Amino acid sequence: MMLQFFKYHGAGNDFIMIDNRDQAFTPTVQGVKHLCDRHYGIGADGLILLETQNGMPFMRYFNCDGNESTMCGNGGRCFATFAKKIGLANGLSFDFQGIDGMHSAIFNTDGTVKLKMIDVETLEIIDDCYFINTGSPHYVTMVRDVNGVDVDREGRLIRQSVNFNNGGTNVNFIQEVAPGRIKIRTYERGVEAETLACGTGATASAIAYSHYFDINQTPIEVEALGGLLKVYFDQIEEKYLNVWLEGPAEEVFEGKINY
Ligand SMILES: N[C@@H](CCC[C@H](N)C(=O)O)C(=O)O
Repeated sequence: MMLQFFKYHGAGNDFIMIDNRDQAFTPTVQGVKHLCDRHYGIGADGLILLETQNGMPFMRYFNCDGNESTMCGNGGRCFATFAKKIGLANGLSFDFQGIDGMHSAIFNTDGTVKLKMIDVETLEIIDDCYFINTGSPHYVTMVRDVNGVDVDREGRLIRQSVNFNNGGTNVNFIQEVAPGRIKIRTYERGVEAETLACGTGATASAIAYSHYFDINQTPIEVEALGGLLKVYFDQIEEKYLNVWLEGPAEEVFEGKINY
């Protein structure tokens, strides 16, 4: 079968996007892995299907290891941009369902997209590090020199060290570079390597940073290798509500591939 696909990126975190409202595409672990392969396929950190559930647009996310996973923040912003392209969204905003619940996206005039993320009501603190669920599970650790971290090696060690509620975890290394601004590097679960950015990771890291340094003013600016993300929230006691992730979400190319 010839499969029509679109390729997007959100701050360098890249995704294959497929309109699967007709259910013509049946994802398999091997199939998704092949499409995401950077040598034999299209190449991407993950694959996103646009489907319909209870009459609403539904985002299904797969990591490049072929497995279906939890929420992807950068992917969600790209999903909204794609929905606008194919006429499902008006020019201002778009609501859709993800695996973690409803999301709203706002299209900014400069082309960036702001995505509402789930509320964060619990922070798990493990020896000065944080374990936070922002739609996907994230371990966040503060370091003195984020550029000096061997993310693939150290990220994998942390990823494999504890079972993190049976689901495993993504791992983020962050460093404050100015008040309200952090630099981040992320080891992604399901990619099993460092990616250029991770939206749910940036969100978890901004919250961990704000909790650790007792900073209540947002946005927290998050410098990822692939671009700048901004995280907004209201802190009410130990809860983080009205959480938004903002940043670039761009189409790169489209094409057809034999599947
Ligand atoms: N890149 C994503 C996170 C995607 C999911 C992650 N790999 C996982 O399995 O938890 C993002 O932008 O949030």
